[in-house]
Amino acid sequence: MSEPVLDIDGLGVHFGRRARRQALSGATLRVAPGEAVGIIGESGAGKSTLARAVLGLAPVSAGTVRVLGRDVARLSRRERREFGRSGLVQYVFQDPLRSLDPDRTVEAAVAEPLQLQGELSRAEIAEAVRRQFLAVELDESLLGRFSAQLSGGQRQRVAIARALVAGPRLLILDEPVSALDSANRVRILRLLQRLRATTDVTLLFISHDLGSVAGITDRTIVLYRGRIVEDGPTAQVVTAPEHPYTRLLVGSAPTLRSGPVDGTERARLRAELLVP
Ligand SMILES: Nc1ncnc2c1ncn2[C@@H]1O[C@H](COP(=O)(O)OP(=O)(O)OP(=O)(O)O)[C@@H](O)[C@H]1O
Repeated sequence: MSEPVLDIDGLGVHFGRRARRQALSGATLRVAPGEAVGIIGESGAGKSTLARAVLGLAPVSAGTVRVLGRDVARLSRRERREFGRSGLVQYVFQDPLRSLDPDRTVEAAVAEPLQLQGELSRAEIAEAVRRQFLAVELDESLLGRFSAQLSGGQRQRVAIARALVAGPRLLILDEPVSALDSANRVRILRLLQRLRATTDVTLLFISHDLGSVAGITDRTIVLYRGRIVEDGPTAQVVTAPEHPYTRLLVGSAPTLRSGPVDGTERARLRAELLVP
């Protein structure tokens, strides 16, 4: 097998005074080049902490996180800066305003990763930005706008264009459609499907909604209270979930439900999970 893009081994992350609050425990995950992995879990399960650990931004208390062969929790400042500049790992947030500077045009925002890479001329960057705009179905006439002048769906497409323009190997999408209305949600999910069909970028798609990741990912992991409780092909997780939490999730997603989870079954699963 070629070198994994992501190789997480026994990862533990703790927060708080004397590191008492355990956000992740014993997480082990290998992601091969070109794989698209969904990370599912309820609020507080540890999804964003896992993503932050991949970016080298979480207080790792146990285990290792290797991204494209680099031990990201142990990079020097210089190595971290260089890794950031390379643009090899990109992140798309739920709220695109977090990645877009309100005082710069969206053209400047999308150009920035290419400027940081420092490999292309100004004219080449302008052309690459234009092409990336079209690839995410944004009209060129929007290039000179500021993010506040765009709709939520347009802004998220700008954030995706910015994340893709420098040719990342790993793209982390953290709840990318949760804040959008259903028409824009469908549009972004289609865009991600096309991205999968036309590039070999590796995807980590974080969501609390199994339905959103089901059409995009080959594999799904389920986090529950800081632990990976399920890891398998998405089709299998959706049709034959093993962990009680995953069974509850599948049972409450009308588009995924293979068989009805009635009130009695739901109560039984909740009791198994000790959910109040
Ligand atoms: N910076 C922090 N300081 C203290 N505790 C934190 C910090 N970041 C996360 N946590 C805690 O770690 C646990 C996991 O949080 P995390 O944000 O990873 O969950 P999540 O699955 O992404 O949830 P959500 O869907 O609500 O974003 C939670 O108990 C959270 O309160």
